[in-house]
Amino acid sequence: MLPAAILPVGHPPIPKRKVGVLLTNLGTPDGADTKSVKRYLAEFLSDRRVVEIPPLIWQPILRGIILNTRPQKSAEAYAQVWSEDGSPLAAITKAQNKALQGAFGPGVMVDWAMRYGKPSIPERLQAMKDAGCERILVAPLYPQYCGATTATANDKAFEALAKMRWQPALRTLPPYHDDAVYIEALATSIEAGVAALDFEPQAIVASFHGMPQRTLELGDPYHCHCQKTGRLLGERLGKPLIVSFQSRFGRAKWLEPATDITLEELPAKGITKIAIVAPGFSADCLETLEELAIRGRESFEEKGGTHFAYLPCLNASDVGVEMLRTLLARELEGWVSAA
Ligand SMILES: C=CC1=C(C)c2cc3[nH]c(cc4nc(cc5[nH]c(cc1n2)c(C)c5CCC(=O)O)C(CCC(=O)O)=C4C)c(C)c3C=C
Ligand SMILES: [Fe+2]
Ligand SMILES: [Fe+2]
Repeated sequence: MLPAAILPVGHPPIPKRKVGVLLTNLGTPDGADTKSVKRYLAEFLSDRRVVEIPPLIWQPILRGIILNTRPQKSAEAYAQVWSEDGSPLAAITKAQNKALQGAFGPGVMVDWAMRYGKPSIPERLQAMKDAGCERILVAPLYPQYCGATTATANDKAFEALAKMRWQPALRTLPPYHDDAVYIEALATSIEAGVAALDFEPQAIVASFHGMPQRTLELGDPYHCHCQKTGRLLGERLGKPLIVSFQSRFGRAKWLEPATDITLEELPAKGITKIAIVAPGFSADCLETLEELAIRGRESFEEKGGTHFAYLPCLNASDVGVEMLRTLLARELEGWVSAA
């Protein structure tokens, strides 16, 4: 803060100039109860980047059917993975933020926010600006670009800036699906995970969050980004991975092959020992801990699978944080000298 004595009377306080990094992820309910999940799903599923059906048609379906059925089922699923620190997604994003404090020097403030729920992107951007951040790197933590994740997070940030008299300059973290630093971090983490198992997997399944098939046809690069990550990771590990897509939502056709069906079919093909990873998630969450590690295991074992291991996401591991530090430092070039 500049000393008040050198500012003319009535002049607003001027904080010391800083650079900001805002880590963002999807968002998660405040609690594993039906009411909190309903509030979260109402916001999430009203985003027109997520459900591209015209609101006049979609909102009655959402309010009349989905929000009266899904929250209870989803709350039961959340309850199975809820931790002492709350939702795993929030707890891990918070831990990533903590691990990156001071990583880019004293003049760089690192913070975190969620696209849906709290802490919100507008609230944290305003706090950063108030603290003196005149340049902010918004970092949606999605390795693969997707309109329903990366773009909507960036939209929210720009929407917040639209309301500011004095806007900070903004940069956004590009997708890093084929970045050597990301592939190496994944490979290192997978190799360590596999080495710690008491069995040798016959195959590694790489499960990415699904998307409607239509988004691929309309030009969203998400599918290609996932496939490229899978290919590069397989090349680095020295054996091809089985790429699949999980978490189908609604009646439209989604990207294939579906993870649940893939897991059910593997034992009949003689593959009874597998490790499964989720390279598209920068933090473990409901979709990995419940859908893959619990339900995925059940599907696989019911069909004759004998050995199943879910390997965690990069999360706030040393290798994961070092990867984020490297990617973010690169994007801060020209803004921060000693990053
Ligand atoms: C990592 C990328 C993600 C993409 C792409 C994505 C697309 C997408 N998701 C839904 C619907 C739901 N997703 C839900 C949870 C969820 N999704 C992601 C990530 C991606 N989603 C994460 C990280 C999470 C976990 C949040 C957590 O709290 O742990 C849910 C909520 C849970 C449930 O009720 O099943 C829904 C619903 C759509 C429709 C979509 C693309 C069109
Ligand atoms: Fe999702
Ligand atoms: Fe593709």
